Amino acid sequence: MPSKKALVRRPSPRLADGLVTHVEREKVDVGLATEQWEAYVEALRANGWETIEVEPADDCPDSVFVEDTVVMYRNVALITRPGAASRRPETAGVEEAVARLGCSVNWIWDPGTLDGGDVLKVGDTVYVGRGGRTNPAGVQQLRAAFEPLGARVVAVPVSKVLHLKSAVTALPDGTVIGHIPKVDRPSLFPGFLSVPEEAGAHVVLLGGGKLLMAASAPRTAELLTDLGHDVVTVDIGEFEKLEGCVTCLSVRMRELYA
Ligand SMILES: NC(=O)NCCC[C@H](N)C(=O)O
Repeated sequence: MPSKKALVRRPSPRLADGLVTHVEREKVDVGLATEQWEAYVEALRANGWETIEVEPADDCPDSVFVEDTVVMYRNVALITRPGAASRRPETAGVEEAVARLGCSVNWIWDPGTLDGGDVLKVGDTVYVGRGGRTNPAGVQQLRAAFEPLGARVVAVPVSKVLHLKSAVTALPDGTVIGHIPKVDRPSLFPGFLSVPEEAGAHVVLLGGGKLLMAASAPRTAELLTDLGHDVVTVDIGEFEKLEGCVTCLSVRMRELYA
């Protein structure tokens, strides 16, 4: 049976200083954010995930967005080199955590930059967003790391949002979902379903057909429920103020040998 382990990282006391790029800065309540994070972690646990806390990085405001620091393909953990220099110190603790879990570790190197939020896996296809955080060298290095393992790496442009997965994610059947005004080229995806809200584009596959979504996308939750999906919602409003979404608060690991 495949393992269901998820890396998570407790919010930094400096969370409110996190980066904002495509949205206006709003005041973040760190206490409320921590409560929302705890409820998010609990939702993973309640759905069969063993959560593993990466050592907190209190000096790194954006460290809670752990997904950006590592990309998993099979049991290989590709440690990223985040596009924002302020986020690069986040990777050391993540590298230690994945090594402890028995992953093979690989790295994105200078001059490459890549954020995990730019990588969407749909079966063996790995879409990578070339945008504000991931550069062409990062795309090439991702290809070199994963194609020998059987991945088909497809690069797609991202210009309207922070990351590829701010624009699109995928349903359990492989259909890619996105809010059209935020997607550069919907036609690049073989099966595409348009959703009515920007936050509705973000789903975490919990397994057993369940989807984790933000409470801020009720019309999309209704649409997906109507299509027979089992939707679980969490309020992540404080993280949304920093351009975070449900996907970026964890790294789901399904194919570990340990
Ligand atoms: N994968 C993600 O969606 N990450 C969100 C990162 C938000 C953070 N404030 C950043 O700008 O890097």
